[in-house]
Amino acid sequence: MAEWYPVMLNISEKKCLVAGGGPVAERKIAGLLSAGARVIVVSPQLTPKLRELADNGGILWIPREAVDDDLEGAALVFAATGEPDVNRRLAESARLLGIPANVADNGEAGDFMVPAVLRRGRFVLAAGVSGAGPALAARVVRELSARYGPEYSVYADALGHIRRAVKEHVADPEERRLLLLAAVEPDALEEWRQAGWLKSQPGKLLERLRSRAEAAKPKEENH
Ligand SMILES: C[C@@]1(CC(=O)O)c2cc3[nH]c(cc4nc(cc5[nH]c(cc(n2)[C@H]1CCC(=O)O)[C@@](C)(CC(=O)O)[C@@H]5CCC(=O)O)C(CC(=O)O)=C4CCC(=O)O)c(CCC(=O)O)c3CC(=O)O
Ligand SMILES: NC(=O)C1=CN([C@@H]2O[C@H](COP(=O)(O)OP(=O)(O)OC[C@H]3O[C@@H](n4cnc5c(N)ncnc54)[C@H](O)[C@@H]3O)[C@@H](O)[C@H]2O)C=CC1
Repeated sequence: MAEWYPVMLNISEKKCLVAGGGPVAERKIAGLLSAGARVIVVSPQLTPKLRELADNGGILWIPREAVDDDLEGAALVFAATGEPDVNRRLAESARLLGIPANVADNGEAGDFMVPAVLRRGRFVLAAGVSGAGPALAARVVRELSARYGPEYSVYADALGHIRRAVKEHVADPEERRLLLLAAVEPDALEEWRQAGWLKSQPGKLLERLRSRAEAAKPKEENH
């Protein structure tokens, strides 16, 4: 059995082809749109929500059955029709073209599986069970959504800024590492969230980080 390798893909503005327009395609498309993909759906029918998206120009709908030519120029393919044979054929054709394909009715037959996802801006949590039972991944992510709330989006933005400042002002990689480890402690993240001075005072920021890194150092043992 395959072991699956997790990655975060940049699909912004890239063409993603979805074959099928049912509830499963609808869920995959929601994730694709969150990541800024250009979604093309080929399907004789659409769910009402997908129909609305097509009417608003959020996705491009080609109202017919999927054919191999639809694959041209796609970065990713989602074979999510209700017809297993069609899904398999599309995935095989995609493989010949070097395009990674997801097979909705038979995950193992595809090149990638879609995990359950919690998105908080730049902070993204994904859980997968390699096809063993996606309900488990969905449940775990539901639980984590209470633990990692919308504040994590703010934390991630602040950390991005802090990391740029540290890279700019601290030459030693080991010191950079210690400062950035100290920067992600829960109370530190809360400090950055409330620090109106964060972007305007790099000197103060480095001072606070050094003091936090110092406090985090393991105490010398007494013999
Ligand atoms: C292999 C995979 C291929 C792929 O799509 O990438 C696949 C395949 C199949 N799913 C099926 C069923 C269900 N899928 C869900 C839900 C999700 N399924 C997702 C991913 C994946 N599903 C990939 C594996 C990922 C992994 O294992 O980690 C999630 C995580 C992501 C997403 O789809 O966006 C999303 C949760 C989103 C969320 O809520 O957070 C539920 C729960 C529900 O409906 O409430 C059920 C009913 C319960 C059950 O059956 O377990 C069936 C059987 C259909 C049948 O009965 O015939 C197949 C086909 C088969 O297994 O053969
Ligand atoms: N991966 C997952 O998370 C899950 C996968 N599934 C499987 O995914 C598949 C799709 O599920 P649903 O959306 O619920 O099915 P559905 O039957 O509601 O929708 C199928 C869609 O495919 C379209 N379609 C049919 N033949 C087509 C063709 N030749 N070309 C293009 N489009 C075509 C239909 O018009 C319809 O829009 C099923 O095979 C199901 O077993 C089901 C549940 C979860």
